[in-house]
Amino acid sequence: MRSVSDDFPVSTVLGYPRIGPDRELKHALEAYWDGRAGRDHLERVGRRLRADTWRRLAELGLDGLPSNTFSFYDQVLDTAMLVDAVPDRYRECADPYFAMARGVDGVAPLRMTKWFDTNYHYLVPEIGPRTRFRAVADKPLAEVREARELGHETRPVLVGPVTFLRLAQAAPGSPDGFTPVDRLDDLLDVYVRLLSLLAAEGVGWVQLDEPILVTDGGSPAVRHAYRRLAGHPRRPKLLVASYFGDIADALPALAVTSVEAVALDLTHGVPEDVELLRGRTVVAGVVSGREVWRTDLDRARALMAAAGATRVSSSCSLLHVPYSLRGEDILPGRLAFAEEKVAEIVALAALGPKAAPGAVDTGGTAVTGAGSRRRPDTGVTERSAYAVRAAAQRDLNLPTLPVTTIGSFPQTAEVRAARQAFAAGRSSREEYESLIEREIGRAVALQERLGIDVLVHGEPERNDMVQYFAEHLDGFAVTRNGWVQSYGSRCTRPPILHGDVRRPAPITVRWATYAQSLTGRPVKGMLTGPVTIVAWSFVRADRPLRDVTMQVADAVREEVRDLEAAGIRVIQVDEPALRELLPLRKGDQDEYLAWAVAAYRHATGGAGDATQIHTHLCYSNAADVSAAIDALDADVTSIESARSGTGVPGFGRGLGPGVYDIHSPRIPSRAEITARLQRALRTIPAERLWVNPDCGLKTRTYEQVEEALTNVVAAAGAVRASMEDPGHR
Ligand code: MET
Ligand SMILES: [Zn+2]
Repeated sequence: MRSVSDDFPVSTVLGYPRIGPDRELKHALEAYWDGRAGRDHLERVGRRLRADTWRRLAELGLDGLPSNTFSFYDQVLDTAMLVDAVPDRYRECADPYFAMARGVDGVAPLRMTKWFDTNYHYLVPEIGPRTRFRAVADKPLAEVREARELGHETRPVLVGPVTFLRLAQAAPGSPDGFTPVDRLDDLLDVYVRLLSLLAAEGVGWVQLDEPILVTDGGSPAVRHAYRRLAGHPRRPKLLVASYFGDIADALPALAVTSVEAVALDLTHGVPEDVELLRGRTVVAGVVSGREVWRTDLDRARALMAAAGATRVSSSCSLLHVPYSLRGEDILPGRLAFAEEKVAEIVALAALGPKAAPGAVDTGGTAVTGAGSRRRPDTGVTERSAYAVRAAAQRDLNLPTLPVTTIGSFPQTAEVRAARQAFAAGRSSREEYESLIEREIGRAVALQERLGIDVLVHGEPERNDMVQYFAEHLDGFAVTRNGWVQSYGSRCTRPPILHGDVRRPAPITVRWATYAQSLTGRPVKGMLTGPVTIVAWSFVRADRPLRDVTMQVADAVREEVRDLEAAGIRVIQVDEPALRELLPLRKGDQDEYLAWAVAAYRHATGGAGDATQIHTHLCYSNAADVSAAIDALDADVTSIESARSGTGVPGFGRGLGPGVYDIHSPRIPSRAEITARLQRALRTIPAERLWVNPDCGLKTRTYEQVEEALTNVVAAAGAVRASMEDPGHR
C-alpha cells in the first residue's frame, strides 16, 4: 500500500516572502486602496513578484519550488476564499477579499490575530453551522499555470483543513457549543474536490500546512482528516507540513494515514518516534525560518541523519525573515536571510545526512548551561507592598479618575522627514533635536490645555518603540532593508539582538526631563519593557531566551533609575507583547510566564516607593495572561479595552481600561466614554480607576486627538462630579 515516494525534490522551502525585496507589494496595495492605481497595476506587480521569486529560487539551485505562497493579503484569508467561506455581509461588497481584510463603510473587517507564536497576523475566518463550503480553486490553479508558462513545475501550498478550522472562530449567531471543527467533514469534501482539480491539472505534489500539529489536542482531527484525504484515489501526492515546534503526539496520528510525505520542524529537535514515518518521505526542516542566523551545517546534517531524512527544507515558510543580505553590512558572516537560507538548503541537500561523530546535540535549540554570566533571578521586586507605595505616591496630588495617555502623540510627516534627513546626514543633530523639542512642547501644551493629569512627552524621537531602544543599546544591530510582513501591507524591520546587551548611556532621560521642565504637572517617562523588546527582535540563539531577556531588563532597570534620579516621578514600562511569546503548548506556559514576570520586575524593581510605575498592554487576549499581568505588580496598568470590548481583570492596584479605540479615526463621544467609565466603576473602585485611551496616539492626527481627548477629559470630569454629588446619579 504505502509506497516510498522518492520523487519528492531533494531541496525545497515551505514558503517564501512575498511583500517584495523593496516592498513592491506594499506600495502597489496602498496605491490600489487609495485609488492611485488600478487593479491591473496590482495584478501586474503580483505577477512580477511571483515570477521573480520562482526565477531566483531556481537560480539558487532549489529543486522543489512552491506555488500559491504568494498572497495579496494573507494566506488564511486566501484559504477562506478557496473554500468560499465568505460571510454574507461581504458578499455584496465590490471587492469581498479586501472588504474581509480591511472593512468598507459600515462593514467591519474580519478579526485579526497572531499566526501561532510569530509576529505575522492572519485574518480569523468566521465559520458557522450553515457556512456553505465550495471549492474555488482558481488561485492555486492559476499560479501552477503561471509558473509552467515560465518553465517551472511547482508544488501548490494550501493551509490544511484542520489548521484552517482550528484557527477560525464561530460565526456570530452560532448556537452555544458550536465550534468550527464541527464542520470538518463538510470541509474535507471540499478539499477532496480541490485535490482532484489539482490532480486533473497534472500537479504531482500538494503541500498542506498543518502547524496546528505542534499545539495541544490536534491529533484526532488530523488523523481523521488525512485518512480521508489520503484515501481518496484521484489526488496529487500529499506533503503534510508541521512547523513552529515539536510535533510530539501528533506524529503517530499522521503515521497511520497514507500521506506520502511529512515535513518536520527539526529545529525543535527530532521526535522520538520518527521511526513511525519509515516508508514515507521525511522532509527535514533544518534551516530555521524563524531566525536570521547562519545554519550550523554539521548539526543540520546530524538532524537529517537522526530523522532518516534525505530531503531538506526550511523549518517553516521563510515569510518570517527578510529577503536577502544584499545591501546590509552588519554582523559579517553570521547572518542568513531568505536567499542565503535557500543556498544553505541547496548545500545541505548536496552534502546529505551525516550522523554526528559523538556529541552533536539533536535536541531543541535552546542551549542549556550556556555559561551564562547572569545572576540568579529572584523574581522578587525590591519595592514595598502596594499600600506603602500608594502612600508614598500621594504627594503626586492626582485627582480621582486621573486622566493620562499611553505615550505617543501623532507622528507628523514633518518629524518623519526630519528624522530621515538627519539619518541621511542632510541635517545637523541640533536641527533635528530642536525640532523634536518643538514637537514635545506642542504635545505638552496641548495636554495642559486639555486638562490631562499625567502628561507624556509624546515620543516624537522614536521611529518605533523597540527599534529606538535597539539603536541606543549595545548588542543590537539594525538592518537597512530587513523588512518582514506583519500583516497585509504592513511590515516591520526587527532589530537583531546579537550580543551582550548593555546601555552605554541614558536613552530617554533627556526628552523626559525636557518635557517635565515645561510643566508643573507630572510627566510620565516612557520605556519599552524587556519582554516586548525581545519579542519584536531577532534574538541570539546561543543563550536561553530568559537570560537574554534578563540582560535587556538590566538595561531598562538602569534607565528607570536614571529617570527617577532626574526627577521623573511616574514611569511607564510597556509590555504589549507579554502574551506574544507564550509557548504554544500549555505545559510550557507557566515556566515562560514566570521568567517574563521576573524580567519585568527586575526592570522596574529598582524604583523607589514614591515613583509610580505604570505598565501598558494591548493587542487584546490580555485576559489569557491576567494572572501574569497582575504579577507584574505595576502601580497602574492600562489595557486595551475599547476596541476589543473585553472587560479587564480587576487588580488590587490602579487600572485603566482603554476608553478610546485609537485604531479607528472615529471620535468617541463624551456620553459613550462616560458610559464606559460608569461600567468600569462597577468592578473597579474609584480610587483605582484611571482614564486613558486603548494605546498610543501616533497613528492619529492632531485634530482627531484633540477632539477625542477633549471628550475623554470631559467624561472623566462628569463622572467625578456625579460621584461627589450622589444626588445627580
Ligand atoms: C503597542 S503599545 C504602544 C505604547 C507606546 N508607549 C505608545 O504610546 O505608542
Ligand atoms: Zn499599546
